[in-house]
Amino acid sequence: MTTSNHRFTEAERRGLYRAIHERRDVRSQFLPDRIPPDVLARLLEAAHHAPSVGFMQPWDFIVIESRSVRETVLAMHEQENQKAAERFEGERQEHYRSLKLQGIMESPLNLCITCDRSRGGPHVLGRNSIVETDLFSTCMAVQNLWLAARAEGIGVGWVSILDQEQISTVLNLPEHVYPLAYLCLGYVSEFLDQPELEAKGWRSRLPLSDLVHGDKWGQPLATRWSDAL
Ligand SMILES: Cc1cc2c(cc1C)N(C[C@H](O)[C@H](O)[C@H](O)COP(=O)(O)O)c1[nH]c(=O)[nH]c(=O)c1N2
Repeated sequence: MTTSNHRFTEAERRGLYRAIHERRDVRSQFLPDRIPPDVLARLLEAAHHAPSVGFMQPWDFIVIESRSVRETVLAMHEQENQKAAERFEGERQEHYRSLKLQGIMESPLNLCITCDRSRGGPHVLGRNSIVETDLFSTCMAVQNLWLAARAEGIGVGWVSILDQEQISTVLNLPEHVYPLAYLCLGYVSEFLDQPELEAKGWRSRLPLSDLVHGDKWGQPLATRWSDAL
């Protein structure tokens, strides 16, 4: 077989798909082991190589080890989680309350990935009407870090049951910086085979074949892909 650098080897391809399929949102399986600085640096490099609109690179990475900051964030989460539980009723609410939805203290490291909404100045290439493209770009950085972490054997849990204004206050963020993702990072005892929400019976993965359309909302049908799914 001819090799060329624009095509991954079979092993490289398998590695990439493995990271994608075996990445998990982790909150219950964290180990206390410290993440070595060079490993954290690799994760942050991976995040920093995400695509961004107009190459604006709107992210900053706030590395949080302080127990007292994490305790404050946990208390904030508990307050928000109480409100969140009340949105469900009866058995569903009980089920919700039984779920563990964060690993703020069990993980050795928390990381807030922020989005600087003014990065790149007022006119960013590609960010005209759709001003949220800076937020989308920052999400790409989160996903890059999440996948790289999986390849390193490190679990990541995204905690969004938080009030963003409270997080901004605790982290001293200026007005134009949005706390996009509050993450918990650490080595794990295991990566579950399926999403924890699926394992606990909260919600299942939808069949891909139900989600790929040519004509669901009346669009012209280009090609039928369903046989391949
Ligand atoms: C933007 C965003 C925000 C959150 C999440 C994800 C994303 C993308 N997820 C994780 C989510 O529940 C999880 O990704 C799905 O259940 C699928 O599981 P896997 O990620 O495949 O393990 C998540 N999980 C959790 O326990 N508490 C949370 O606050 C959040 N918040």
